Amino acid sequence: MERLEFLPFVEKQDRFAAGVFRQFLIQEEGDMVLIVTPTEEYKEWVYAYIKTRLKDYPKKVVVKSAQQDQVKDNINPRYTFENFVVGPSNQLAYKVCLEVAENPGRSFSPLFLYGSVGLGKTHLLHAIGNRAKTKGYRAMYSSINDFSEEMVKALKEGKIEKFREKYINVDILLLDDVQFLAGKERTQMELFRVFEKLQTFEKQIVLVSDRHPKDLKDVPDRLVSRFESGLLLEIGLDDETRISVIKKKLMEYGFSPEDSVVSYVAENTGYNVREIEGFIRTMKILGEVPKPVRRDQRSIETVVRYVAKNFKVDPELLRTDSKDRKVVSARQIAMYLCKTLLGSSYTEISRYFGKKDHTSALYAIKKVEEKRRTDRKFHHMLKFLEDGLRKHLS
Ligand SMILES: Nc1ncnc2c1ncn2[C@@H]1O[C@H](COP(=O)(O)OP(=O)(O)OP(=O)(O)O)[C@@H](O)[C@H]1O
Repeated sequence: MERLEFLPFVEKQDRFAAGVFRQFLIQEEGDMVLIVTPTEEYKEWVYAYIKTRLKDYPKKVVVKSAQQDQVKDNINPRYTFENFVVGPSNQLAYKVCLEVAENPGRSFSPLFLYGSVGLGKTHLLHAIGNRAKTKGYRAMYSSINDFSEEMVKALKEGKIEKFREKYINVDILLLDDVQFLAGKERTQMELFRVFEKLQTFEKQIVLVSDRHPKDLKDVPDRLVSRFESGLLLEIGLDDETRISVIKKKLMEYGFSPEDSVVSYVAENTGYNVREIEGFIRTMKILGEVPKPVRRDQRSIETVVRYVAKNFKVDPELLRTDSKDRKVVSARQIAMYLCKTLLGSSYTEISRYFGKKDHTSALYAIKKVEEKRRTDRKFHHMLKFLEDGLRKHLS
């Protein structure tokens, strides 16, 4: 009804113009009219028209173009629920993500997914976004590093309000790599704000991290407790799912998933889908089944002996529970190099070093990865060991 107030006014003086205005979304509230045009060009035209021909109109007219309002949602159409392989270790996460995409903000907000590298966490985030968009929800994906960079830029340009608005103006916020919040105080503050707003409006938040919220470093308790306030789910990769993933990826790359090829890939890769994909891609590029990576007991021993020698510790100590600082460092680095140079699986590495399950190797390798990212001296030391070891292993 209200819409007619503006249009009849235009109609009275210019029927042609009224016909054009009818194509736009017109909202009247109190003494204000909002007109949303499909393009910037139309917006310019409306502005000019109002200035020249509607000077006498008694209400304030605000004109926006839908183009101007369009924000990049960063959702990758490649990652969907349809092409996600489901098995015992990820089916709960899969089901919950599907529910969240269909009914955001209802049952599981915030949803916090965590798990090791390359297990499909990012894939599920995008899948939520893609599905939610088909249902008409506004979803947005961002990694913490991008969120942080964008915030710094907005602060510099005096556009922080616009930045906040963008992240609050969604039905589903999908945030990746939450572990990178460590020590970023301003980013933590802004995220806290966004978080509180979205929670107040009962919007959906999905967070992904390589570790449990309690294991996040340098993140204040008030954020950690928010992260823990909804549903926490760990995502893994069990043997059965891993084999299904290998079969699916082989088919995607045009290989037939024969048992011999599947076990060839299984033997030469670890529990990381990105690594599995990389291995199959290499097979495709080479046009043949490549030579297995040398990863027998002997090569693990070579790595251990080499690292122990450099640290001037007895190699046997690396396979014990010794808590000596030097031994612990050498052990963690040897585990890391078994992973990166030999491609050994976490289970294999843990087993060799006499640990109960794969999480010991996982934890050690994560620690080295993190230190390598932040400590240049440490990075150079690893590089030196890698170069030396490559010669020994070839
Ligand atoms: N269950 C799965 N089914 C199909 N593809 C998968 C599955 N899990 C992972 N992938 C694929 O493996 C690759 C790595 O997955 P993704 O980036 O989602 O891992 P991640 O858990 O987010 O790891 P990171 O912490 O390193 O970012 C992607 O190409 C993804 O599509």
